[in-house]
Amino acid sequence: MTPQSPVSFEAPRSDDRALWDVAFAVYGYPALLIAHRLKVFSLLGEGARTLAAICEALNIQRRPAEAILTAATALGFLSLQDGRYSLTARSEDYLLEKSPNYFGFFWDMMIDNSQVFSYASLEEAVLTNSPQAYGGGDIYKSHEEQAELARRFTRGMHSISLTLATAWPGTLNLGSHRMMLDIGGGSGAHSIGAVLKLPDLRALVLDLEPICEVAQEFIVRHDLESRIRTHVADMWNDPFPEADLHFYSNIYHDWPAERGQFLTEKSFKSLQPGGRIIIHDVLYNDEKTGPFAPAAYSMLMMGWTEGESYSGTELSKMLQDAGFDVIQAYPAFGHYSIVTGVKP
Ligand SMILES: C[S@@+](CC[C@H](N)C(=O)[O-])C[C@H]1O[C@@H](n2cnc3c(N)ncnc32)[C@H](O)[C@@H]1O
Repeated sequence: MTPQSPVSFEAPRSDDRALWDVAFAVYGYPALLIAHRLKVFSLLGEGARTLAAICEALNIQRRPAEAILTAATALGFLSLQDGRYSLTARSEDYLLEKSPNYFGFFWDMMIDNSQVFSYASLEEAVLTNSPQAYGGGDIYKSHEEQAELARRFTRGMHSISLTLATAWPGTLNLGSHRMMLDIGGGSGAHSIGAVLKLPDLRALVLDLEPICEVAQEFIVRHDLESRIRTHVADMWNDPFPEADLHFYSNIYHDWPAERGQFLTEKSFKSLQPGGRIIIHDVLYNDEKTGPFAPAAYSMLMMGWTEGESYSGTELSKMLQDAGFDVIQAYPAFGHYSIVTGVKP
């Protein structure tokens, strides 16, 4: 027998929590989606409950109930005091359907399409560089053909966008603008937020036909028919109607950079001097070292579209190359920012 050199056995330079956290995220976050689907939050919206009362109401046993309730508590969505679980301010604001900031329709969209975030599907998307949602291809073509899919998607987007629209209209002085073109405007959530903040502004939600039908319902629900209209059009092929403020939310990250450049140039040509463009998105930092949210958004887009997250510098360069001036970036709500420029 030849003598073997001893196996080196040294402590690593950091502990292994970050490795565990990757695995734990796969389990921890679905606990919240399951709690949402089991209607834990609406149950606790009626009042604090003990574990036993929650088990009885949901018809599940102690072990699974405690696992999802503890995950929700650890992540700040529930609190536990004197043996009773109750909602935190965060879950009251975002997880009760009656709240204007209700996030639940977006979570529903994730759950209804949960195969898109399965390991197998994401691996396929990475290896083939092609989206997997709805069986592959352009999700927006599927929405044009299937009104119910369009409705669910648009409701999901509305669920996140109405809250976002409380912030960006106040980040810079937009008081001189009169007509906002909300390109790929979806439910019209951003138009609703903008006209409510800016009394002299009107808005036009430009989107595909089934989406405009849904947007119209939201506009009526907010009693804003006199200030917001819908405009059925294909943003790639149809001309843009007249406006002095072009707004794109969650659009650039849906597409490859050259499509973003195309839209930027199309806006530049369509706007008059003094006209403004605003791009509202989740942005990488300039070094593209993070933050985690836009990196995760790129993975989300891997499953759904041909797009990816961009940095403020990349979007600013698109604006600059198209001819825009006074280019600035501002933080907006939560993970979101805006990049804006003016046509000289
Ligand atoms: C991710 S959603 C963003 C919706 C909205 N801007 C928001 O932030 O809530 C993308 C939107 O782009 C629209 N869209 C996709 N392709 C389009 C096209 N060719 N012409 C017009 N709108 C389009 C979709 O229908 C959808 O409403």
